[in-house]
Amino acid sequence: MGQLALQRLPPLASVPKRPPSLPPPSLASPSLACATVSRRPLRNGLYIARAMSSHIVGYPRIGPKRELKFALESFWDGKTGVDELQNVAADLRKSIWKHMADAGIKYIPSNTFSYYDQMLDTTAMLGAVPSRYGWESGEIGFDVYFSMARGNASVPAMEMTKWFDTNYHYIVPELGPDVKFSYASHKAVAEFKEAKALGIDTVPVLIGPMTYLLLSKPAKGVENSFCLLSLIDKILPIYKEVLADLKSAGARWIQFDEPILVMDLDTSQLQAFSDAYAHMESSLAGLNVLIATYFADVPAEAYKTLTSLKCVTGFGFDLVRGLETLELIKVGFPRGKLLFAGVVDGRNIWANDLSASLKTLQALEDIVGKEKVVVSTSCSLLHTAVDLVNEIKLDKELKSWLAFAAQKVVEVNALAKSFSGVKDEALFASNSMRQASRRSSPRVTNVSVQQDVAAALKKSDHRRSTVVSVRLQAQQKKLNLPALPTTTIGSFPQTADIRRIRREFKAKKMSEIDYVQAMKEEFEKVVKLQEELGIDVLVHGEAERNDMVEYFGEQLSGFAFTSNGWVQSYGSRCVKPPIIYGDVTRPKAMTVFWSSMAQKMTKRPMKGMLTGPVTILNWSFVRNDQPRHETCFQIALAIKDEVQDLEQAGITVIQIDEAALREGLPLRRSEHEFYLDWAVHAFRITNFCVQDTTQIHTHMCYSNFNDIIHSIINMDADVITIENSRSDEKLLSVFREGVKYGAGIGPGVYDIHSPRIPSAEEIAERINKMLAVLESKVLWVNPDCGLKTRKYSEVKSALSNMVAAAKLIRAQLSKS
Ligand SMILES: Nc1nc2c(c(=O)[nH]1)N[C@@H](CNc1ccc(C(=O)N[C@@H](CCC(=O)N[C@@H](CCC(=O)N[C@@H](CCC(=O)O)C(=O)O)C(=O)O)C(=O)O)cc1)CN2
Ligand code: MET
Ligand SMILES: [Zn+2]
Repeated sequence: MGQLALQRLPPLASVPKRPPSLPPPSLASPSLACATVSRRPLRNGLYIARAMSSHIVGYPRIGPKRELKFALESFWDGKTGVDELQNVAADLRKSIWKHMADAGIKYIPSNTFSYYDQMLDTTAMLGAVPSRYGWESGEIGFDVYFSMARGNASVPAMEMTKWFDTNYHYIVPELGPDVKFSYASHKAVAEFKEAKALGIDTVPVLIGPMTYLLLSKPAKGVENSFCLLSLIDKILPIYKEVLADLKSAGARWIQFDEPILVMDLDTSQLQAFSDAYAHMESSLAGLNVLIATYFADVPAEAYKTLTSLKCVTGFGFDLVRGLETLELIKVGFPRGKLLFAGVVDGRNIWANDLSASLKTLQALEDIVGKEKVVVSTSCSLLHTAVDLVNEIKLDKELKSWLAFAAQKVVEVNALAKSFSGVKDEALFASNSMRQASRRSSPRVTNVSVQQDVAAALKKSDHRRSTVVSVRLQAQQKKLNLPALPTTTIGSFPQTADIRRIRREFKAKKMSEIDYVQAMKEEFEKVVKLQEELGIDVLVHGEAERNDMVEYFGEQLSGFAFTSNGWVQSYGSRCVKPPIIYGDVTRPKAMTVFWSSMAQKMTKRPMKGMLTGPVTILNWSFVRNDQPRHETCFQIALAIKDEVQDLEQAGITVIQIDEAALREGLPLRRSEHEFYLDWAVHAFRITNFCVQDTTQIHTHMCYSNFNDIIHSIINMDADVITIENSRSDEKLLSVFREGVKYGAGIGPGVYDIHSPRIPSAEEIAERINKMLAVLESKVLWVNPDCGLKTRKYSEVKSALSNMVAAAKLIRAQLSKS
């Protein structure tokens, strides 16, 4: 990684010298043709604001063709300098702002751009840099910023975790009593000024102080004794400085994102929320204040607290996922305040049902008053794909059902326009025609699939007939593994060469024979490496897969996939979620050919590698015309057929990844049980039918399991490998508290998200910590997650140290 001469780099917030040049995203979409949007000419270099109420919570920053990803990676590799990176970033910001201004959006956000993550930006703004990164004062620069995000040669990265129930990851702030806060990144005001210089008046967006603190973790040493909210008095003065700065730069609005309000906050947390905003009141004077919530319903108590705030001008709600909030609004909304109504779905790619939204908006207008409703997105558009216009290969009919971020901006505006009495009848007519075509399409509904699911579900709750302890014995007889067996999670480095081969084959520039041969050679390399390293249960390395979800989506019917529908997952890493539009079937076996090929290369067990139904569901864009669990059961039955085919082909260890099971947990506690019930059931459907001697593994890469450990036990897998190392072994605490786990378990022994190579001693120490709470006979040794994002040089050293550590502890065990 680029630990180049970083000291001389400019601060994050500095603006590049060169005028940006990227063209704005296209306003054209099949559902909202260009003709409906007049591009407003510049007058004296300024855009003319239209008197209509429309707002966007936030916008994707990765770029329509992942421009930011490539600029970042090239910078990290030391191939390009900071100017190039900043120029790409400024180009993106400009094109986004212009797009929104051109579309007619009234409240355009700024400071929603980020070089890595918006929580990390807030950490930088507050100067809350953990001391190990060696920063003391002054404006935070790229060196410190990227060290916190990615680690550097001597210091590991900060923890990264899921942002609410999305596939986006944020960098977790580490806060303790000793943190000295200071205003150390002026990015928010710099972006505001940058937009202003382009003639665009924006709403600067900050993560609110309560969401920031409640998503932080106590620093090392004070884990169990520190109340994060006790820091509120220390961070508010910094927020006040930022507000003063923004005001003097001419800001008229401020948006605080407080999605934490959708969680189940207790009375004291809600009180702290009121106090915090009351405390900022004097600094907020002269500004219009929007508090945006999103991702779920705001619970009744929180709604009361929020809407009682005096210093707030408007409240934002997710009205796609928050149907109960809609009811709360109907019962009471503070007089004279603005309601930012999030009716356009920021989490999905379906075109908005404009007439339905209009009805909602009209009902809201009757409650809160004319001109008090602002049409908005349900959350930031960060979680949807960027621009449909780049999907030239997508089937025309299907495309007509979709809207990505660029098109959603236009939808918001179209709704606002008709809401103000200027309804574009032609647009609404064509929208409802497309909604109808989707509803009645034979591609969406497959009666026989629906019947199969109904019949399969009637029979049982799909449990294996033997208990896990008996199964493990039968498996050990067959597999004959050493104590603390070593394995990896599945993928090996996705080299440029592998990507090129896949790309050429996809583009029909390479024959199938050559492709299979190239893959075979790749598998052989990976198998040989694992044998040399002394790993016990092997993997084929997943070279044939672009992504663990997309790959299956491409082979199942009822799924469509895009060319450029990228969504940021963390930092520069993106995913291209498949689109589930119809009932799901498996036309033919998906992995048997490759897994059998790989198994033939070795005498050691080769894991068959599948993605589980819950993960496929949670990492796809899901149809919104039937409940999620119904779609999930359809996928489960397809994966079950695959498991049976693998078993038939002689594969004795099958891993079914459920990486996203935890992240799909609903944000509100009241909904947990129902979700866990069907999610765990769907997993069991995939493998209840295998023989005792077939070992079922599952993998999860989210360490916060303590609250769902019983559901994990209920999945009844033979072995589970779990991410563990980047979160200070939080996972182990559940076993410390006495939960019995009888199946095999491999808490990750090192972090694969960072290029840093762990030493054998360090890994051995981790294994010893595990042995303090888990019996040696159930313990497996493996990394946190797949290795696809790493380089071979890193993987070889890290795995070699991992095997050495396992051997060391085995020797220790055999002596005792
Ligand atoms: N869906 C999903 N979610 C997940 C994970 C995951 O693995 N999958 N892992 C966790 C962490 N998140 C991650 C997300 C992405 C990546 C990752 O490595 N993504 C790759 C892209 C993966 C991909 O699909 N790549 C395509 C490449 C497509 C492409 O752009 N190819 C060419 C350009 C295309 C062309 O020339 O035609 C290029 O790379 O330049 C492929 O390998 O086939 C990246 O951003 O770099 C890793 C972890 C949590 N969530
Ligand atoms: C995000 S979980 C990854 C699991 C997958 N088998 C891999 O190793 O890449
Ligand atoms: Zn994982």
